[in-house]
Amino acid sequence: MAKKPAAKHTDAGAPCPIMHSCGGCAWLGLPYRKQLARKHTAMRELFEPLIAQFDWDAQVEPVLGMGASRESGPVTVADAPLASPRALRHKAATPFAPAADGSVRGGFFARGTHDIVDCPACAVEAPGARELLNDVAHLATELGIPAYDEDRRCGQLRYAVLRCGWRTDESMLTIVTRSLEVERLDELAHRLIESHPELVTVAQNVNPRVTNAILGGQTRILAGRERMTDRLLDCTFEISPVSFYQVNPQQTEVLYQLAIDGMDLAGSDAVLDTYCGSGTIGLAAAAAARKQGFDIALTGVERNPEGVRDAVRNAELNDLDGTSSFIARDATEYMLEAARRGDHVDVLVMDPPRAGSTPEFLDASSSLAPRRIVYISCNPHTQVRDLKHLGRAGYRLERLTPVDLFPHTEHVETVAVLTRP
Ligand SMILES: C[S@@+](CC[C@H](N)C(=O)[O-])C[C@H]1O[C@@H](n2cnc3c(N)ncnc32)[C@H](O)[C@@H]1O
Repeated sequence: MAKKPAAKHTDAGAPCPIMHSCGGCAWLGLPYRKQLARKHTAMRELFEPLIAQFDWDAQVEPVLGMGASRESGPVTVADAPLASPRALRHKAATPFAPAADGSVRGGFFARGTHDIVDCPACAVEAPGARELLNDVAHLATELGIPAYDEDRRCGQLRYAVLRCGWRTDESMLTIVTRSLEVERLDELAHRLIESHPELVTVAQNVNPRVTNAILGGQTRILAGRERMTDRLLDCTFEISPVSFYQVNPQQTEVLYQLAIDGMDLAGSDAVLDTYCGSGTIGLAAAAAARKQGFDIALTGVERNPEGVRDAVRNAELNDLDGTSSFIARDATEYMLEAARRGDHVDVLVMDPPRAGSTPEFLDASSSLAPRRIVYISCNPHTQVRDLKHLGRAGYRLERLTPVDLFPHTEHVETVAVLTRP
């Protein structure tokens, strides 16, 4: 497939010079209040027929948007600031491609294509993130490390993914290459750490497949530590290069606090945190319970073994290892076994990927009969489908709160709290 010439136009007058060519922030030109109102309408249209079908008392609450500053809490449409949120994405990524002169180009894929649009700076990413990613391209060019050529399937550098701490100044870079052995890659990693002291980890991930997925299956540390550290809701979390960690940490605290409130925990509750990533939601809940003077018994289930290793480490870091355990397992398989064993679960937390959960998981959940189910979702369409399943099993929706984790896009995160009658 021949490559089209790279998009060159700038968007004069738009709030970002590459807004239309990049397409990452399609709503950037829309005042923030209007964004929140539009999301609320979309969520009402989606959830209200379900609420009516089961005659639930719940309402679709206003979308919790980003405050004007980090320290001001979430806002709803009535009090949304006029200034639209910036510097909110703490995960930034760039694809690489070879330029005509052999140098390495980075930036964004133009909307709907694999053409690279240059990006000198990005206002929605954490300060300095884009500059660092651009530096990877410059240094790779200087060291003669070739970018991956999608058409010819040769070259090495495919992507770089940067994660920046929110309550720490640490950041972690993962460089994705086509193969494991890449000449001068170690030198690139060490040079980056020297020139960017905030970088505590530079990792290599190897993705030899012809695919749109960024990450492959093999990861190793090139320079620095195994994990970076961040803090959320007074907990310390260590995150390794390929574990899941939410991209907008300011709103993650809002999201997690809603989830914790929805759990309505009591002493010695058995809490099962499924699709738990690095254990962040369950551990934040366990820490909140301890602050109130009691412990919960936490079990976390996650498919990614790196995530589970992080979760075990995070339990130790927060002095919660005595009351928690984490299992590397497919969530549905785990739930089916738990239902066969007749495990006791008071509160079930589920935070599946965009595809949502499975009918088998949901059937097993209702046979475990937790008092409460807190369902966090980044895809309300699959959440509606799954809530219908739980509604047929007799669960009632108590609260449905959308949270704006992704300003300037149509995406919404939602927290649903269900109770057993
Ligand atoms: C949306 S993330 C949530 C992670 C975590 N709750 C958090 O807030 O950071 C979904 C997680 O589910 C995991 N996952 C995806 N499919 C899974 C499955 N079938 N079984 C268990 N975990 C799965 C992913 O690896 C990812 O860590």
